[in-house]
Amino acid sequence: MDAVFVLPPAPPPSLETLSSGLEQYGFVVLPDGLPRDVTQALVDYAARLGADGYHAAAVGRGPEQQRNPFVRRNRVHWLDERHPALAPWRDWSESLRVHLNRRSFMGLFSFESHLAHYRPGDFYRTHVDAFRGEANRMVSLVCYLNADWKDGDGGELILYTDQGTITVLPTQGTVALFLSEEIPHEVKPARRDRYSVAGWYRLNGSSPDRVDPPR
Ligand SMILES: O=C(O)CCC(=O)C(=O)O
Ligand SMILES: [Fe+2]
Repeated sequence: MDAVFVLPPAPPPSLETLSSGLEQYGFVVLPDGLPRDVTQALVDYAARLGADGYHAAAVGRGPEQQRNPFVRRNRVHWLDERHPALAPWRDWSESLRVHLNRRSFMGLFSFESHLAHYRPGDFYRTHVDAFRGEANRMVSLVCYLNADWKDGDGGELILYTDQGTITVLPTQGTVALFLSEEIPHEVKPARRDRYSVAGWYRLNGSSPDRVDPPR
């Protein structure tokens, strides 16, 4: 019998757009980038969680981690990907990880994410998500859950890129993907409740005497 070569199924176009944008520019913003069922699963999860399910977000990592209300005033809820209601989010973020590794040889190893709630007045000043040389967070992924976000509602994500300043409205279904070490960004003060999910793909930083924790 002749050999049969089976091509893998074509990836969804949105994953292709995300990986090629990231590779070309170091960032990409895609309205309706998040599949509907994934958005719905996250919206439902956030609705069940309620306002008390969040805690004040910290700035930095490890021992120097601190709360600084002048830098950041949002509240977060870390997502446990084993939660059955989060299966669509886990599967989609995993398919993006696999796709980025396949297309761009990024060697992304793990993923961590949190739901964030910005109340009216909350913001996050300009920062980068990772520091060069620490080889931890490589790629940042932010997805938005807010129906009918209007121009005057504030809460824009601003990306400071080589291509210029990019303003992103936190509209339901929009996805922003960018290199964690390269792209400074900020969240302008929100004027209404604003919900997002932020996640980070990481390299494996484990060594024989230190197992890299997932967070
Ligand atoms: O919610 C956003 O638009 C971005 C949040 C962010 O920059 C972060 O959590 O590091
Ligand atoms: Fe950030």
